[in-house]
Amino acid sequence: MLELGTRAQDQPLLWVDHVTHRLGGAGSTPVLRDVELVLAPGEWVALAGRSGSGKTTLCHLVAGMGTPTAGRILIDSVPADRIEDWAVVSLLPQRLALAEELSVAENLLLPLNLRARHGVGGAGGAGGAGRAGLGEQLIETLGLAGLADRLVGQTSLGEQQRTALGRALALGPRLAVLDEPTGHQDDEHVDRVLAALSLVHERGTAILVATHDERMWRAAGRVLTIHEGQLT
Ligand SMILES: Nc1ncnc2c1ncn2[C@@H]1O[C@H](COP(=O)(O)OP(=O)(O)OP(=O)(O)O)[C@@H](O)[C@H]1O
Repeated sequence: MLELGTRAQDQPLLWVDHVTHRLGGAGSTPVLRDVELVLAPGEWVALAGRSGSGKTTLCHLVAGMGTPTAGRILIDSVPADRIEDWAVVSLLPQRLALAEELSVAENLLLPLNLRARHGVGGAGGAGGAGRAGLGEQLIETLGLAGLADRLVGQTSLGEQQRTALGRALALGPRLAVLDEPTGHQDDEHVDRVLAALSLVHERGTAILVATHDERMWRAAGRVLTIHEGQLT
C-alpha cells in the first residue's frame, strides 16, 4: 500500500488507489488490474501501451465516467465519479462528443459559457489569468481561428479533435485527461496540440495523456506503460 503524507503539500492531485475494473460483469477478465497511480498538482504524465491495454478505460474512470469495480480514484481527495466540474477534471474522449448544432468556437467555449450561465466566475483558474482570454488563445493556438464560426460538423476530423481538445482545456482545469489527442493530427498540428498543452500546463494544469505518439511522450515529465491492464 502506498503511504501518502498527511501535510497539505504532500497531498496528491490524483490518486488511483489499487483500482481493478471489469467491463464484462462479474467473473469477466479485469480490464484494469490493481492499478496504482499518483499525480502531483501540475504534473504532465503520458500513458503508453498497446491497443486494448486499458488506457481508455483508465482515462474514463479518472474523468469520473464510471466507478471502479474495486479500489478508488480520488482527485483532491474527492471520488472522481462525484466530480462534475470541468474546472477540476476534464476529458478529451476518443469519440469527441461535439454538439453538431454549434460552431467550432461555441463548442470550444461551451464550458466557459455554461459556467457563466450558472453564475460561476469566468475569470481566474489555474495561473490566475482570465479564462475567457484562455479560450481565445486556445482557438488561435489550435489553428481554429479561421473556422471559428463554422458549424463543427462541417470541419475535418482533425479540426473536430482540436475543437474537443480546446473544450477540455478551456477552463484551465486542475487535471486534463486526454485520450489520444494527436490521433487525427499531422505533424504541423501535433505542434499545435503540444503548444496548447504547454499553454495550460504553464498555468498549472496537470495532464494525463494516453498516447501512442512519441512526440507526446517526449513532452511529458513521466511516461508510464500499461500492459494488459497493469501499469509496468
Ligand atoms: N464494453 C466493453 N465490454 C467488455 N470489454 C471491453 C469493453 N470496452 C472495451 N473492452 C475491452 O477492454 C480492454 C481495454 O480497452 P481500452 O479501450 O481501455 O484499451 P486502449 O488501451 O485504450 O486501446 P486503444 O489504444 O485501441 O484505444 C480491451 O481488451 C477491450 O477489448
